[in-house]
Amino acid sequence: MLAKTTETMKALALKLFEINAFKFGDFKMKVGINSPVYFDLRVIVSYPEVMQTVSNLIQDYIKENNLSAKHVCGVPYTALPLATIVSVQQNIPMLVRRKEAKSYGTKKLIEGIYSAGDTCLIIEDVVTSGSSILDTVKDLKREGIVITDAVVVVDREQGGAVNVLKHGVRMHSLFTLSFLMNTLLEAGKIQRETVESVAKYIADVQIDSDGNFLGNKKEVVNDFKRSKLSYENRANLAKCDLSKTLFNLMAAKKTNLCLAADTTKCHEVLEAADKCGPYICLLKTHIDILEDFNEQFIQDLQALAKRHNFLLMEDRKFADIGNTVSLQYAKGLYKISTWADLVTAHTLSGRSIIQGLKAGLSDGGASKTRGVFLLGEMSATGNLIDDNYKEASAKIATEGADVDFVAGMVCQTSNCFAFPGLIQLTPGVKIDESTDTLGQQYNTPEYVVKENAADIAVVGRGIMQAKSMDKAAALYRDRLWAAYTDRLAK
Ligand SMILES: O=c1ccn([C@@H]2O[C@H](COP(=O)(O)O)[C@@H](O)[C@H]2O)c(=O)[nH]1
Repeated sequence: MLAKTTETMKALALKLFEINAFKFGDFKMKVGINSPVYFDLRVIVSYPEVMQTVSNLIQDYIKENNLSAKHVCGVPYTALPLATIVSVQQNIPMLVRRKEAKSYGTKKLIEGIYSAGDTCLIIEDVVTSGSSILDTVKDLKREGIVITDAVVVVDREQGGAVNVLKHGVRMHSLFTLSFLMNTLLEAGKIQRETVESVAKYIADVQIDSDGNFLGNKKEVVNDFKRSKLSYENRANLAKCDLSKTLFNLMAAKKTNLCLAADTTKCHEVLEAADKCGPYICLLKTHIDILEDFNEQFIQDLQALAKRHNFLLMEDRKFADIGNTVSLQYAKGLYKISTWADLVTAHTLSGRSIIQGLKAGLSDGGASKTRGVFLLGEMSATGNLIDDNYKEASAKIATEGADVDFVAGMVCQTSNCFAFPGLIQLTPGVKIDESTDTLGQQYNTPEYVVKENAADIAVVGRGIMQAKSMDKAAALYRDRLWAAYTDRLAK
């Protein structure tokens, strides 16, 4: 590879990571197995400069390796726009393979003008087993078209190249998964632990073109589940600066306890913050329940946060249209955006909730000192959140341009989201499993951390109503932290 090309490839690898075309977590693949890494190159259509770079690299590769054929054909759907650019810029006629034959007219599976015996070069985005390339090859071959080569953007190195070669097709890749991992490591975006964990997965999970494991393997153990990664490691994967800060604070201070300081007098909140401060990573307020709110209170609370090294979260649960949210966040009596490091928001009104919050910041969110936790689930019995809502909320938290503002999700279970760079904040925690009289359901510290993958547990009345708040906070901190270290060791 030429030095200039290597630089371009590295820059592109970092860009793919930045735009979430390349992510870490616990993902179910098309072939039915789980994976710690996932490529979603569908997003690149939203980044014309990335499309241009990727298609330039494909064209250079075709020219340098004399791969030109009479036609090009992209594997549907993600590679179609890439194949179109290559076709237009290289003046190579394109063929389009339909996934299903039309039910009317010609009923053709292959669109375009061709003759039996014509050659065709396949273009594909990501290859795991190679089965998608082979589906396209099969349909083209049925028309008498000759295929000898395929150019792919990413080879996940799980057996795809060998599988397609068995059908007479040489696979050429711009990127291998190993190259991408090493580039992220070199750039300080991920840790060596992550690279080694993915390398182990790739070595273990080699598959045939039907997605069956090669060798004796029966199931995939994904060490890369977010609950198996340390907070330090996850800080490196975070897209939001506030989650990095919070993960690092938790690791340094050895606490995953958030205090819900739900009381109605300012001096009571300040007393709780001072007593519990040494044991918490986060203090959560409901600022609108304070009967004697004043600006001095905010200054005093901020001073305590600084002294004891914890962050402040206003649990406002914003839920309105963007414009109203921006005003509720920045204006009124509480001017939340001026002091709360973090806030919570429902996803009821869609992505605009994040844009509304960003608009409430004087710099539009540029300085990255603020973030939001989106609600994916609630602890209240009979709440109306269903699986579709939960899934859609996780998408808002993990996809799109505003993910840099999302620090995590407020949720109860491990399946709410997979991305390890987000923090799971779980309320409804008490030493004794119980309920209150108004629908709150409690689980124990051990249960929420070990079984339900909570990263931070929110404790309110369990501490606020204890005889000694500091002793209670120390006890919750110890039990929650022990549960986290057990979870890592398990
Ligand atoms: O689903 C949710 C979301 C937020 N909360 C908040 O957490 C605390 C819990 O207080 P406890 O006294 O420990 O019950 C409270 O501020 C809620 O508003 C939640 O409980 N459930």
